[in-house]
Amino acid sequence: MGTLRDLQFALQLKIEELRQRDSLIDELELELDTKDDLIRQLQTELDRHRNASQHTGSTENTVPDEPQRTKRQAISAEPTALDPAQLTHVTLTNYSKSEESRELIHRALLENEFMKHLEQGQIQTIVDCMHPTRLARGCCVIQEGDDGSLVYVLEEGKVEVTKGEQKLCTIDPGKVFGELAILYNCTRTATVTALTDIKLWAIDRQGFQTIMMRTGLIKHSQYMEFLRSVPSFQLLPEDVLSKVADVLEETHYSEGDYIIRQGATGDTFFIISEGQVKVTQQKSSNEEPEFLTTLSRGDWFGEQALKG
Ligand SMILES: Nc1ncnc2c1ncn2[C@@H]1O[C@@H]2COP(=O)(O)O[C@H]2[C@H]1O
Repeated sequence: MGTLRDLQFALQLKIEELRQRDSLIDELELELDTKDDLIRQLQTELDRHRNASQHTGSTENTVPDEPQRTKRQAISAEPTALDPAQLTHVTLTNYSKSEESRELIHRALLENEFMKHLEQGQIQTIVDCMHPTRLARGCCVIQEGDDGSLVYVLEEGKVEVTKGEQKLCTIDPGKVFGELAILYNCTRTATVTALTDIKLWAIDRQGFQTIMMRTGLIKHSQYMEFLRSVPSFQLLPEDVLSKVADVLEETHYSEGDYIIRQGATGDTFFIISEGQVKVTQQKSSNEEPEFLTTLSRGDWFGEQALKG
């Protein structure tokens, strides 16, 4: 959820930037319109003088009308990407790949410090959507300071990472690079150059962010739906429910697992989504634990953790 919020924040910044650019373009459009009017007036004046001097009515030397400038199409600054309903309609393209390539990309994502915390489903979708690309030795794959648009996994060859004049490292197959600019919405932090002919897998920013947000937002609406179905939470206002949904994390336990041990410090509040939980209490160390109750879907426990 942290990632989702980061992305939402970054998106808001971009939207604000677009709005500012839009208003600058509007001002410039207005200025251009005024200049267009002036040119049209001068053109008419010129035509009038020509007609007066030639008396023949010939159009030979008539300057054709300037084509009308096409008005800029307004950029929608609506945060549509935050609407789960619309996000589900973004088409993500799958690229076929061998089992070895799938394995390599999968492992590369799991080994990457910034990507390894993604959910299993997100990682699978990224694997599906990565497309192949090849570059020759000496090519600049990424230029420091550029706006980044692709995240790569190296499958064959070797690349070198440099910052300014300084060589940072070389990267071998099975590694992710180019993730920072996309994850943190910043410019490229280093230059990456192909030391040999290379084969890469790549995913673009839009695809990557769609996968991140779609999963997060779908999860969020599923959690909201779940919370609304829990009688104890039904009276909570939407914004409070939404905050609870933000911090919910799904955890799975097998039959017989202990979730909370009596006497342990509690730091987690649980709501049962599926299955049943047995609550027992041991009155003294030489007594058997006493059965208190069985809890099921919608019941909650561990509320002491919320009180700190
Ligand atoms: N110190 C470093 N060591 C290894 N890789 C780096 C280092 N600094 C930057 N990179 C990689 O080089 C990439 C350049 O583009 P990004 O900033 O998008 O992502 C960067 C990382 O993947």
